[in-house]
Amino acid sequence: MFEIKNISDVDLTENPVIAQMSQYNHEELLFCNDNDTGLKAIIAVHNTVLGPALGGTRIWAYNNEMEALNDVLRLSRGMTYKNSLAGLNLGGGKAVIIGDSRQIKSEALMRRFGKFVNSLGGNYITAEDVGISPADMVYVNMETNHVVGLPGKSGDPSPVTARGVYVGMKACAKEQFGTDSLAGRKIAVQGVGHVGEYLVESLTKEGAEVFITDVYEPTLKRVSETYGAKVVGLNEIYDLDVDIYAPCALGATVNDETLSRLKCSIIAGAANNQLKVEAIHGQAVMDRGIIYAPDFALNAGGVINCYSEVAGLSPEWALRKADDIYSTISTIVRRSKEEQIPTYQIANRMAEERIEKVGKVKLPR
Ligand SMILES: NC(=O)c1ccc[n+]([C@@H]2O[C@H](COP(=O)([O-])OP(=O)(O)OC[C@H]3O[C@@H](n4cnc5c(N)ncnc54)[C@H](O)[C@@H]3O)[C@@H](O)[C@H]2O)c1
Repeated sequence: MFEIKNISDVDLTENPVIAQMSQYNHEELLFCNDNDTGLKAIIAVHNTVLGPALGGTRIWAYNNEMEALNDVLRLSRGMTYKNSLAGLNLGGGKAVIIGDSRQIKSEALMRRFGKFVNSLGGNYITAEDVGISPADMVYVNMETNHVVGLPGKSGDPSPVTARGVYVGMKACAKEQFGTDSLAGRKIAVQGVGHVGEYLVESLTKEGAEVFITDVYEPTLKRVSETYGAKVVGLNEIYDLDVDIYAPCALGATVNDETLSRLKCSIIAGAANNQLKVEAIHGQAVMDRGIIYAPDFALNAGGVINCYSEVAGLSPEWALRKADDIYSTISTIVRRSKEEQIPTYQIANRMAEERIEKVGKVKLPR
């Protein structure tokens, strides 16, 4: 449904904007400029069939506007898939503010950005992303109600994200080993930050043998001592003889180099964009008999948490909803086996199927 047309067919020098929008089938783009505050931003609404487009705002020092445009188009489309697959009444959107967050951020800039968000009348709901703090969101909220992730509201999404990763991992285990018990399983967790630590807690509680690594030594030591997880080197993690590899830090760690080293039969973690090149490495993991839990299906707990704030639902509801990730992952893995198609592609199809079906029963807008 949102097939990417061949970019070589499009002359981007003559058609830099709408041609790119049609490539991904976007609904709406808002370009924002304010000379007084220095705000330069793009808000992308990809698809609103299921509900208002929700996705974070990222502040990034892009090299040029095309880079920013490309990023916001790609990320907003990703949110459509993530929100749909998570079963939420939300479409996909994203915003980027161009600049170095340490230099450009001010109350006035964030409030001006909030005014632009407000001008979309609720079609786009914003949240935190790279370069943004809850305090920045408070300024945005002074000019618009279409914002989530505010202090004192739904709070840190990490426990909900970790819950989704944990149950999704169990679903993979059921498909791969015939039981979803993780007791005695060897599991390597890369990155023990917000999500990683909660995940390690659940895994060790269930009796898994957990190996951890992190660039930040103090956290690594504390998590190891608290949960009895074994510390391994940053690079050593790819060579471990483990059942499950859980990337919870960086993207693109599933690549040619690591795949020749990984001995696991399941890859399931919280990090975004784990496959270096989806088309190549999604197929490569399947060819090796590894079950890959698509990242955007597995780490949807964060957006489920945001939705609980939008819809006025409780933190308990968010945790329960994250448990649905078990059946979503089971279905993805089974369909992938039946249809002999990589799991990430099946996940995309399932997200599209829901949008198509719901789109047919919704009243015309
Ligand atoms: N927090 C959420 O709710 C949420 C939701 C969806 C996706 N994610 C994704 O999950 C991942 C983890 O999120 P988080 O909130 O726990 O982030 P975080 O920043 O709290 O934790 C990341 C951890 O990874 C460590 N790290 C960085 N580089 C590393 C490396 N090369 N090797 C090993 N460890 C390294 C950091 O020191 C940090 O402790 C990120 O990719 C994030 O985008 C998070």
